[in-house]
Amino acid sequence: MSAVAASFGYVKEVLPPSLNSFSEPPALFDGTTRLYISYICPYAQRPWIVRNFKGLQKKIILVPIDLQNRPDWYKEKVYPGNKVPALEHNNEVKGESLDLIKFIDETFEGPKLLPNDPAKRQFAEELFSYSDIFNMVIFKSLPAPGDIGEAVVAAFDKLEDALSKFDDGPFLLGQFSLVDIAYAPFIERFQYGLTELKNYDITKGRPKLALWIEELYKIDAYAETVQDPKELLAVAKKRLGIA
Ligand SMILES: N[C@@H](CCC(=O)N[C@@H](CS)C(=O)NCC(=O)O)C(=O)O
Repeated sequence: MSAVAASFGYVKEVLPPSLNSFSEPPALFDGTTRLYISYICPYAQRPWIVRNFKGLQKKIILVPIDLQNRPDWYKEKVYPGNKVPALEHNNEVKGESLDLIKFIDETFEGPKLLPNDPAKRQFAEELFSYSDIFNMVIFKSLPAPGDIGEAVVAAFDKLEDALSKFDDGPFLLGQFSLVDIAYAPFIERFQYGLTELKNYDITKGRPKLALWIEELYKIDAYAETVQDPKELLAVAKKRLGIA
């Protein structure tokens, strides 16, 4: 937590334990807004950060799910897509992390996380659309033998270029926004994973990316969602079939 936040009496949230196949469901559709996540899921981390940044810890209750041992009621009663994240709000359940971060930002109080400037809005949409492509390029490269490929270098260079577009701050749209939140959970994993698996430092020769990461970690709403990178890499290696 930053010294500034501490001086305002900001209290770090005590995170609830994950629910598994032995757990009873919460009192579904009782009017409570719930964000179903998994602590280790980068997609779920996106709306979790938005909720924290907007100060909605009491309005949107976190419900962590153990994805390895999922309760049956999650698919049957909450979200037929059976993925996280999902948001239970006003008797409806919505999924898809990029839709959810926009929905939470538009629907709930707290600082707005998308600027009104049309040029920034347009760039935001371009970067949202690119994020799945970016992630796939990197995920695909991890199990591949040998050094880092050109596609990975090009993908990180594209991010470095994107960080030059607006100069009113170190973030992708200048000031901290939903776009940074869309990328941060993935960059966090890729930075650690590429160092460990490929001995590749994503910040080398990319000063803007280095500064972006440094500034991100100063944001409590984000820092509080960051999990042990070793544990995250172990999960990713299992999923990607890396020995
Ligand atoms: N496109 C979805 C992806 C969500 C996703 O793949 N979540 C993973 C965990 S990181 C999941 O729930 N996987 C469970 C499954 O696929 O059965 C989003 O952006 O929300």
